[in-house]
Amino acid sequence: MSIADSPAKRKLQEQGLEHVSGLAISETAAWKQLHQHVGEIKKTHLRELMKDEQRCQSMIKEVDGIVVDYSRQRVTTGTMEKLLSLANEAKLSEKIDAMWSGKHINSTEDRAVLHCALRAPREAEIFCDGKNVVPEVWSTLDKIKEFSERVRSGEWVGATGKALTNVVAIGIGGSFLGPLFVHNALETEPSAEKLAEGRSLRFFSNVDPVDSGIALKGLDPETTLVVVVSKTFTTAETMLNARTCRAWITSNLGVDAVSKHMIAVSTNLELVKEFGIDPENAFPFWDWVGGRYSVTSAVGVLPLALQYGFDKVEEFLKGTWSMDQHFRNAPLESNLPVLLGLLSVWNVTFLGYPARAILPYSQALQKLAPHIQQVSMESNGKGVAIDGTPLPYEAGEIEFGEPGTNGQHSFYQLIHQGRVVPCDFIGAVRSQHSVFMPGEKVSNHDELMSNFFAQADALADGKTPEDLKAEGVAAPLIPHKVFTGNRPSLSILLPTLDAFTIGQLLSLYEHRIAVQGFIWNVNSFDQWGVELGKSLASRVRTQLNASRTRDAPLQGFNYSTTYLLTHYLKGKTPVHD
Ligand SMILES: O=P(O)(O)OC[C@H]1O[C@H](O)[C@H](O)[C@@H](O)[C@@H]1O
Repeated sequence: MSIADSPAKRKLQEQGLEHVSGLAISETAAWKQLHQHVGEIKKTHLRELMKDEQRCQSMIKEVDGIVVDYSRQRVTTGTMEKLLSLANEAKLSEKIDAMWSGKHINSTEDRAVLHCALRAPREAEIFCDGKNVVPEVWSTLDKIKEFSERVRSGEWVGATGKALTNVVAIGIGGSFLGPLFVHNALETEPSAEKLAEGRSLRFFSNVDPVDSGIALKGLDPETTLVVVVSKTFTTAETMLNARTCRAWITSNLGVDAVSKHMIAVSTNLELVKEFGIDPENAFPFWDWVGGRYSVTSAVGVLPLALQYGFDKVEEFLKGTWSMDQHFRNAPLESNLPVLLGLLSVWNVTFLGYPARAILPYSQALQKLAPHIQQVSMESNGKGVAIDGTPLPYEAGEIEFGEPGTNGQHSFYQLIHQGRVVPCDFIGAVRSQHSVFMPGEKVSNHDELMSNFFAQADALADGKTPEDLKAEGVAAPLIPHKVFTGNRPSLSILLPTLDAFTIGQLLSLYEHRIAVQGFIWNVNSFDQWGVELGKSLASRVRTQLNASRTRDAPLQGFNYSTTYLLTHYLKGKTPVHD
């Protein structure tokens, strides 16, 4: 079949979205100019670029209290102009409009991409297939508010009449990482901490039996509410974990206890019912919400509202919406997600830096990197354009990270003297917890932030052999102590870390990643790459069952897998192990 006839392309044409398919972005003048421009940039050093104060001033933006400084990127004002021309050639504004207007831009799944509607105020109107979806969003939010208040007040009790103070949220991937990130970030925020007093929220994601041990350790089923979170309600790991928890509840409290102790979040309410969860206690979301973009749906809102109360979670939603509005309305040249997305494309595709380190100088943001890792790598880790043609350039970014200062004592060596890894430094002006001890030079937060400021300059400026010589460093050691510098980074400074700013930060990253995908011309909203492993695991599962129960010989595997499976099967006693 020719590309022109492909079903994905036809879907795009039906939607009036021809411009997102088949656009040979790498053939455009803007793309070629950027390639040529790489040579000019290679002649510059950040040490010099940072001396140009006008340049730096033009690269520091403040939006709604958040300061973003991209002056330490390997760009000139000319580079930024060229990147904005690329955005125009890629029809970025039209693609953003298409997303907001509910067009089925996820063409391979024939779905709209409307996670922004999840945080829209009640009176907003956002349409999908001719219907305003905001009322149904709010009907679920109202249901969550009412339910979470009943649980938190002790009006809703478990099967033995005890209040449910512990919540275990079962889910994996998008049904886990976002809620975990937000929970971690709120856990130490003083007002949220107070609201969560006497309550606990745990996550149970991995199908590893060790994780069930950790998730349920020390919990009393009489006071525990289990939330099964799964968009599809078919994910093998989640469903086995849900059955494990159901068995834990029924063996302790009887079969009837399930309706009091298990609730669900899903787009598949039929399967929720089949599982035995009362449909009254199921909280819907919709196929226009991608899993990794679902933290602002019931996926995140329900467990977080149980822990912190709905009003606190609403502040988080308002934060996301405020950045959504900026993304929707600000001109491209001052639009933070757009600028950051373009800079990532510049780093990955033009400068050839495939990775990005996410380095929050905030322990509360310890799960930001794992969450963004999924949002980014599942969204943009693609090998073909949206119309199915192979990409003639590298797309997608390898994301990793740890909170500073811990990362400094771990992998920063490579970042300073080994490979070039563009870094996102994230810090807050005010800490969630201030500690200042008399006699110390600075507060503990100032100590932390001294590193936030210093690291960016160390990467940009480096240290020359001349500097070292002047310091009297012995000649043989000089090459080992040189820092080449010229390593790009980005500084994001939040006013503080609370529910609202956590929302802003999340939305900033979500849209930045979408912008990257729009420029690279990939479908950032499907994830076919996770399917093959799943189906092969299912073959292995069938084989393991047959071998253990009927001693069936291994069949249909290559030499290596047969060897490994034989070794595995020999190593333990049948079935129950
Ligand atoms: O929410 P679920 O349907 O259980 O899906 C959980 C996860 O599974 C898949 O493997 C996808 O790659 C993820 O995007 C998704 O979030």
